[in-house]
Amino acid sequence: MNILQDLETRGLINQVTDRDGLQKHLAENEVTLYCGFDPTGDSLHIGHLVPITMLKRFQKAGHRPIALIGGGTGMIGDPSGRNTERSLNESDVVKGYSEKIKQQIARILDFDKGENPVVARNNHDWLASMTVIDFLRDAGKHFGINYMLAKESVSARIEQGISYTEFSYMILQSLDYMKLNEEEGCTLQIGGSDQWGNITAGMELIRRSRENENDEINVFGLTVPLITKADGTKFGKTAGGAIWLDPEKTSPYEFYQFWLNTDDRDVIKFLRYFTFISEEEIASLEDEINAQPEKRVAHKRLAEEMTLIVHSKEALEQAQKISASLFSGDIKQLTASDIKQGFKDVPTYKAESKDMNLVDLLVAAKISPSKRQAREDIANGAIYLNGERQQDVQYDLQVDDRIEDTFTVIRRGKKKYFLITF
Ligand SMILES: N[C@@H](Cc1ccc(O)cc1)C(=O)O
Repeated sequence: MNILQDLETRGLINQVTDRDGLQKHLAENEVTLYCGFDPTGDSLHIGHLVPITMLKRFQKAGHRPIALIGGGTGMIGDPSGRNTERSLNESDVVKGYSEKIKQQIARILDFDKGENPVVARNNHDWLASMTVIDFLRDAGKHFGINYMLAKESVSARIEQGISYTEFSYMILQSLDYMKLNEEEGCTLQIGGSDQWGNITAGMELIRRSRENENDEINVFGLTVPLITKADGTKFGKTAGGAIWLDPEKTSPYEFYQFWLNTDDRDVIKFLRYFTFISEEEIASLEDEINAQPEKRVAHKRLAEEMTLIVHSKEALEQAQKISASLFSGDIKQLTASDIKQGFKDVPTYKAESKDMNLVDLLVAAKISPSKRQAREDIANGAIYLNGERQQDVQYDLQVDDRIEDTFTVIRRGKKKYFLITF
């Protein structure tokens, strides 16, 4: 199967320019393609995973991907898909963000490895040194105002307002495509669904600036779909905020749990969108969830693959260990670092002293509503300290001094956890 058919089967193509021409182009050449990522924050999030893994898919099919870090465009701000003007970041901030996101992409794509390696470029290298005279003469002349006004990213903002800065953004992205076309022979740009306007603007610039050449100019654009969820809520957002690729912002355990909790109606679709698992295997996972939905085989496989792609084998093992312990209630094997990850969203109470009476603690930490209820909970065997049931109503706390973090995990009933710190 050729790469475009594979992408179509997976539902990964939103729009493509000259589909048949591109199919032929890909069949006959080792194609250099690129996707740009603007450093608008200190981490990428899971919304960026489809374009990133898309570069990998093309690489696996023998093509040559470029991950472009928008160190220059990140200083300006893409209006695409946004209804308000962005605030500008200082250049050292953008530089710091660029480094971080470059490393995150490198983790997933292994720059410079293998026969047709993924390479990284940074558009700061050519955009920052361009003079305003060159910009207006060489690029600006090819952009009609009507053409620019008709772009969705601009027309959608006419009422709200848009600065000349953001209005000009499409010219910068077009210059990137032209630059990479000239220097690297890049003939395909891919991006999110909101990038169609910028991508086609770049194709237009390449054509116009080479109008006098006799050769046929073959450049293409392709966008991936916006990820939608069956329940209609926004993909990638949870009550706790976005799911980040940075393990300091979203721990591998949280990341793993996010995918594990995928809606049953979305899980097969997400396996196609995000993983490299073959269509045959996905079909058999689909059969398995139809036969034994309670086993959640497909969800587990999705969570596993994604944690491996974005983090590491070690991170996956830790996430699985924490998940299994919290599920069974037996947390004796967990280290301080495991507990930090696994109990981030659990209600936490700072105890006044290290030798509190259990009944007093349950009330103070609002685990039980009253002393009477607390005694009943203990006597009934509903209270577990660090995974062990405690049925003595007279019990005084004994603190677990694992590593430098001191804590006690209290479980009430089957799955309600509380973290006591001192
Ligand atoms: N404009 C893209 C990022 C990008 C930057 C430069 C490019 O040449 C291409 C893409 C975005 O906001 O997602």
